[in-house]
Amino acid sequence: MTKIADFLKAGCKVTILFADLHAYLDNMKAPWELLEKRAQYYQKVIQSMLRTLGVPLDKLKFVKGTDYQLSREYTLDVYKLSSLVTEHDARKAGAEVVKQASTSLLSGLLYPGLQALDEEYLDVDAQFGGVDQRKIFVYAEKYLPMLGYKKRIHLMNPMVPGLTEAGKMSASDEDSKIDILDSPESVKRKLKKAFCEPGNIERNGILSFCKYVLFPVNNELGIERKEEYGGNVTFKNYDDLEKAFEKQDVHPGDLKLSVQKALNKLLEPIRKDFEKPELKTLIAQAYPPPPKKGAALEEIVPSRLDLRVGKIISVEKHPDADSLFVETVDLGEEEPRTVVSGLAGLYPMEKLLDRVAVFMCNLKPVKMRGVMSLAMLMCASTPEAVEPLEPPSGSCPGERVYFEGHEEGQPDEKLNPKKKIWEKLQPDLFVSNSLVAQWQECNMMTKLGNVTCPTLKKAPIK
Ligand SMILES: N[C@@H](Cc1ccc(O)cc1)C(=O)O
Repeated sequence: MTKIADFLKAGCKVTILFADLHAYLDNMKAPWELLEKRAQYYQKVIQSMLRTLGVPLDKLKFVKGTDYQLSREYTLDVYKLSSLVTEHDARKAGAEVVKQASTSLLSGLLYPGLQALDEEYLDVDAQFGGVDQRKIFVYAEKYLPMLGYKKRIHLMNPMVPGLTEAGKMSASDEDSKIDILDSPESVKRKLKKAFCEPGNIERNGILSFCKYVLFPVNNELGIERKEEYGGNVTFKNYDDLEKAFEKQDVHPGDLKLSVQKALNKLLEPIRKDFEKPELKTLIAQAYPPPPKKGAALEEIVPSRLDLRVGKIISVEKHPDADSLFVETVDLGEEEPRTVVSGLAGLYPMEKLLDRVAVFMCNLKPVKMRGVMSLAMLMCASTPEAVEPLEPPSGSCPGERVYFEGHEEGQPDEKLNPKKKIWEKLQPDLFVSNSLVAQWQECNMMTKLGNVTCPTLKKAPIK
């Protein structure tokens, strides 16, 4: 914000983009329904911050990505770009910005291209962002000219480290950052807890905050010290403060206290603005409390299981256990997974090879006699016999397996072993009289039809 204030002070026209479509493309970080309210919220916060900094707002405008990114022209340019850019380049460009999972989503690969096109469609001369954006900026400079558009100037701000020892600010770690609307008490508490070792100027979120915010805004920072430690001082620039901190002339406790005071003073007028009833309503709408999320998480529904079709591409005997097989299973992922099953002596090894079966993929990996098992082969079993469940014919590795009537929910990333989700669901899993696998009489299925078991009617599934 202080840099944007500089631009406005210098007479630049500034456009702030609420990149709502991007927020969604980046692993659906923000739900669609809330994006509109969040954009409104941020607009109010930004205006309030800039007013606090005393800059003129007449050259400032706000635009939402989806206001123009869904137009015919823009869409066509996205397709044009996608026929110029390789997957490799797109992945590299987004590496620092877009969440990259082992199997990346197409949305994340589109992301940098859309950011490049924004420069053209917002009709700007320059784009400003954190240094984490640099690879996307380089990408934009390379590809916009290929579409016949001019390349833009890129301006970058350093990243301010977070307040915790981990170093990064993270939306999910409250203590890693101070929210613009945090109460004075919360500011105090977070600063008190913040990582700030005597004499250590590395990874020090508080010092960085002085450097990039407090000095640019106030041009000085006063520190209160007891007489015995040298008494009160006022630093006129950041470098002097840093040196004094490094020499331990300024102690973390004293630094924290003065930053707390300066910061709370800066935030006070913004907090005041947000006492207005209409802004309070806006906050409630943009950030609804999440109790439902917790409740939904605890719900024992079979959609929490990550069941998938897998193809067994190799089977061998476990080197150290007579009752175990070690399988390699293609689950439609980049790499096959190793799966250990207790089927030796119960089911012939040859019949497993090349077989398509159902695997549970989100149990905590377990080491079985020294071999890590990364999924579980789903079988029907009676005291006399065991049979792997059979997906409909024509099923391919990776295909989702779900229960009828429960197709909506998302599986947990990893089932928390302490919550015993699988243990609670398992007693309701049986093979029906018509040999269909079921949970509480809901059929287990894929898009091609029911998952079945060859012969074991009424057998439990595990
Ligand atoms: N990539 C930016 C967001 C952004 C999206 C689209 C743009 O055109 C510009 C910026 C970020 O990480 O926050």
